[in-house]
Amino acid sequence: MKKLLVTGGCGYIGSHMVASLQRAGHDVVVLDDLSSGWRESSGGATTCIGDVGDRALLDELFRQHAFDGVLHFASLIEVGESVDNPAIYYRTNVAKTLTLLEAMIEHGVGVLVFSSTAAVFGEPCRPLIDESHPTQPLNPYGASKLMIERVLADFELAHGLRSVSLRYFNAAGASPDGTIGERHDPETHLVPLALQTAMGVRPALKVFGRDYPTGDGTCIRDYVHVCDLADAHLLALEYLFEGQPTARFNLGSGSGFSVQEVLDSVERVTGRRVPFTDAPRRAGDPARLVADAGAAKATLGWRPRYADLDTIVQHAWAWEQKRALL
Ligand SMILES: NC(=O)c1ccc[n+]([C@@H]2O[C@H](COP(=O)([O-])OP(=O)(O)OC[C@H]3O[C@@H](n4cnc5c(N)ncnc54)[C@H](O)[C@@H]3O)[C@@H](O)[C@H]2O)c1
Ligand SMILES: O=c1ccn([C@@H]2O[C@H](COP(=O)(O)OP(=O)(O)O[C@H]3O[C@H](CO)[C@H](O)[C@H](O)[C@H]3O)[C@@H](O)[C@H]2O)c(=O)[nH]1
Repeated sequence: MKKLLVTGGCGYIGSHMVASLQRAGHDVVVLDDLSSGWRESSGGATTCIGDVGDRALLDELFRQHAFDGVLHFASLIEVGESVDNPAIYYRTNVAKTLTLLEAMIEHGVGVLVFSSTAAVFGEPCRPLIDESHPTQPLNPYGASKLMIERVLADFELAHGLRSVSLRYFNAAGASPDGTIGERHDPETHLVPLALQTAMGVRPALKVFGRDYPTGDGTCIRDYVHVCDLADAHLLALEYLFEGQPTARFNLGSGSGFSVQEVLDSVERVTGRRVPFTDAPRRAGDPARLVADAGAAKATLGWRPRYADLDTIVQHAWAWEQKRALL
């Protein structure tokens, strides 16, 4: 059993992580400023409401709790917003993360799992993206995550802080028991938007671009179940607690689905139509992003449990129906 700090534990992926860590018997403390999270999402975990860039608060937390490690999810996450307002992305995702890392060093906490993203790669130059793929982010969001990956390599050399950066592709789905799920406001992600459109909460889904060089002309993404992401974090912690060195892993199912295929899946699962309109391309969207997660499988022993798209959509649908009643 380890004592772990989870920043952003009231958010979408962080809340699934908290549940998963608790099921595995770990002692979890959450730090979240509720800028996009929900207090109730961290379940029964001790939850401190505050900013991950608040050094005095971090010092107090690290003095109160003898943490064995940190899982750092707290971040701004919208690509489009990062293009319009880069400063807040570099401040929150880079400067505040540096504050957290300095506090970890100061208080002798030497293990970190960091939420990185497929957006570090930019425009892909081959069909499947493995860890050796060039990193040329197209937007400040991806750049901010790549900067921290670099900082983490430097911190291992300078301070012995060991970390695993996990580059998630498109997180989707919800806890199979329907208790937690995706709850962004505003929502920008395809799966919840399509489900809310099927429900009639939204009039029509905008399909951003039908002129991509893909089979049906819509963008292809790799949707990875949020609980499979949580599993990968548990394995990354084991890896680090075994004393292994800093590493980066791509996390995706390895299968690409087009926007149209996601809409078809939503119609199959819900039994309802998803009205849509064709809209222009969204700035910064590569045509196709699909992971080669071979390294996470070989090194961490990661085995995604919910790789099937309809299963991911089913779990998200159960959550959306519950959420509508909240
Ligand atoms: N959702 C995806 O598809 C996806 C893909 C790749 C990477 N990621 C990364 O995964 C992580 C979690 O993403 P998510 O979808 O769960 O986002 P989210 O917005 O649901 O969760 C982020 C959480 O961090 C908190 N937070 C933000 N700034 C904070 C601050 N300064 N101090 C304390 N708490 C703060 C928010 O209140 C929220 O609860 C992020 O780092 C994101 O970049 C997400
Ligand atoms: O209303 C919508 C919303 C999305 N899309 C399309 O659906 C696909 C998926 O879009 P999402 O917004 O759901 O996800 P992104 O691929 O843009 O981004 C996600 O994955 C990225 C990594 O690839 C980043 O990490 C980012 O934080 C995370 O949200 C894209 O082709 C997008 O153009 C639509 O057509 N209509």
